[in-house]
Amino acid sequence: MTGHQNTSESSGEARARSVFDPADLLLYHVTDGALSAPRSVPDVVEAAVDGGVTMVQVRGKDLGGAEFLELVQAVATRVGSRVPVLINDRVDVYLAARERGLAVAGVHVGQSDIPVSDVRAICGPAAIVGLSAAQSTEFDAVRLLPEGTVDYIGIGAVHTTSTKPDHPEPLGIDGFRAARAWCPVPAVAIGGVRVEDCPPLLAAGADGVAVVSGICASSGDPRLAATQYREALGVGSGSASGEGTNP
Ligand SMILES: Cc1ncc(COP(=O)(O)OP(=O)(O)O)c(N)n1
Ligand SMILES: Cc1nc(C(=O)O)sc1CCOP(=O)(O)O
Ligand SMILES: [Mg+2]
Repeated sequence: MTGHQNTSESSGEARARSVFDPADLLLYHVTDGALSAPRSVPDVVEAAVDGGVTMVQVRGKDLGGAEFLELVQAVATRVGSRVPVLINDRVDVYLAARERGLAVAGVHVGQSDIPVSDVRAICGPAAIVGLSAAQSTEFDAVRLLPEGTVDYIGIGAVHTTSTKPDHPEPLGIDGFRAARAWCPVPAVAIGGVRVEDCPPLLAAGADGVAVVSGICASSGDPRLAATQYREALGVGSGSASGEGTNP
């Protein structure tokens, strides 16, 4: 990873503001336990990072807090400082992980989760905070927040996807372009994003793509899948060096 900085190891101490690097959004893997089976999520994540994934979000909608924290610990331990590891929805799990000294970088929330201003207040200035949005009114709401509240936005769904049955109305590439044009912060495209979507999404202004099934689906090889996405994103093969500053 290239940009996240943090001067403190304990959640109770003052921290420097994260220098969030939008380049970390380029190939963002969001985990899914069911789709990864029979492999474990940490195994899939490790292979995906080896293949060049630049950011990871641990998402476990069906897990209780204790189980989710254990999963976060397993993933964060495997990833180390190579790329930022974010937590889906659960600010409490982020805080618990930080208290355990784990290298977790932030939280991603949606429109019906804990409000993003509260997430920023709870997690502090060093955390990476992501928000889902697709409507102009949602982007306008971000504009009204203090600068630095939201580091990036996940804009979706690009295409319909069975990974998230309750996803918003698909935008298509043209809809993504229009949303991106109105979005005031860096943005990643999510929802049914396949390898062939990467060039048009970059041309439409995406800072990167967020991918679940395209990387972890059991029929494929997560490392190979990541390299194929990278090639389509114009960066070729390569993975994080292990010398990152996360977090
Ligand atoms: C990068 C990214 N973008 C969007 C989402 C969706 O978040 P949300 O709308 O809160 O839905 P759930 O993922 O919580 O079901 C995301 N997770 N990541
Ligand atoms: C987690 C998530 N959020 C979405 C949104 O539109 O906000 S779509 C989605 C799932 C994306 O999975 P896949 O890459 O397998 O299509
Ligand atoms: Mg959510």
